[in-house]
Amino acid sequence: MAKPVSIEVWNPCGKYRVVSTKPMPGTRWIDLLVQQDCRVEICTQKKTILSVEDIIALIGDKCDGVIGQLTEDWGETLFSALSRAGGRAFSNMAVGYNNVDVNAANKYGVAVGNTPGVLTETTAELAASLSMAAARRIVEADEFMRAGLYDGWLPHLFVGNLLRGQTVGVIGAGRIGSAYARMMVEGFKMNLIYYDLYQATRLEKFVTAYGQFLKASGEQPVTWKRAASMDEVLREADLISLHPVLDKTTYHLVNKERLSMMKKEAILINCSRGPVIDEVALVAHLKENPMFRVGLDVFEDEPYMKPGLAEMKNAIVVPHIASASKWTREGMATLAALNVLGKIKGYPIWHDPNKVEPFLNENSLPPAASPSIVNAKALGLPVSKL
Ligand SMILES: NC(=O)c1ccc[n+]([C@@H]2O[C@H](COP(=O)([O-])OP(=O)(O)OC[C@H]3O[C@@H](n4cnc5c(N)ncnc54)[C@H](O)[C@@H]3O)[C@@H](O)[C@H]2O)c1
Ligand SMILES: O=C(O)[C@H](O)CO
Repeated sequence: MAKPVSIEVWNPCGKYRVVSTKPMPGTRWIDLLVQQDCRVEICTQKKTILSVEDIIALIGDKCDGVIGQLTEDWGETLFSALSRAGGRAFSNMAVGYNNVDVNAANKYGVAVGNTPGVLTETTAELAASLSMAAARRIVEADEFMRAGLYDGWLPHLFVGNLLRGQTVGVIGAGRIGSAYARMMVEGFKMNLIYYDLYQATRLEKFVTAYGQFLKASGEQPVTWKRAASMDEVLREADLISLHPVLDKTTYHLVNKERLSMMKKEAILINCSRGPVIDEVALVAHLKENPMFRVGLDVFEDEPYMKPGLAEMKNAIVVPHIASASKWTREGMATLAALNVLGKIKGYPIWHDPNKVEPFLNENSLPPAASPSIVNAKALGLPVSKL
């Protein structure tokens, strides 16, 4: 039997009951729900990851929609509980939804929302930060200073990698992968090689135009290549960043064999999902190749690290903070709330989840639509003509 969970209530007399499994940044998301006659209940339990039982207790007997988190296991049990409580709307406060069993949601007629776009640049900036920190060994050097070990400039002290003119490899050149690629190409004049199931036409056009601009300015132009296989990227790139979705095709995409294809002094960045890398194989590879470096925002058994990773000087590890800028997190909360609200109110689905700016403008009312529902087609939900 689950213990009762502590909650904070807004607009107790609201007609629709919307539950958020966590307090979320900002207040706009609460205001928007309250203005549309929602009673908002926010779980304030001091427990980072809620169990399925905790969430069932939160859903209770009557619940119109839930805003949940990527740490929660949204499968058959939760969707049937939500459906029994009359709910037809759920949104992750995240763009990734590998924690959600969409087939189970379909079975119970529950719309599943996510939060694309608002976190693209913020996440790409963290990947770029990890790239630079790994290339120039910033964390190791910081620890060295704080330990009082610095006793004067030395020619060999913390020598790292120059990025300019090197090749950046991107696996998964969707929204975030493309934004990251642009940052590295434009900021460091790196050449690009990418692998994706689809052609990244806009990215290719950008690199071509930037290359022409550099050439016209008398500088070495940058180049791009769409690789026929992921292995080609791993062999050729000096810096590789992973940005695919996590699904059956990307689980352990980077394994022992693929790590061995990479250059000995390559840098590997992961801001996608932990299981995209076989972390045990990675620890072994880091041990055998001290000049190989990684920057990780995500981990295979989050929140835990595989044994040995924390001791590796050639690994930079941060706690899943890639989307953690104030504007982005407030925007994610807004999109998640509007996904749920839209379904409750019977609004259509926004026509383009890559263009969610109208929902984020604090000076105007958001469109009467759900910004991004991933199973809209499966549920036959109408699309906005706006
Ligand atoms: N660390 C974080 O805090 C953080 C923040 C945001 C997103 N993410 C993760 O990043 C992922 C990508 O987000 P996005 O908005 O760029 O999504 P997106 O859908 O725009 O991009 C994902 C890309 O991966 C490609 N892809 C799918 N399977 C592939 C495969 N087998 N090989 C190569 N490419 C493949 C897709 O074609 C697509 O272009 C999310 O699903 C999420 O898991 C993590
Ligand atoms: O998928 C996501 O959105 C992230 O992991 C958290 O921002």
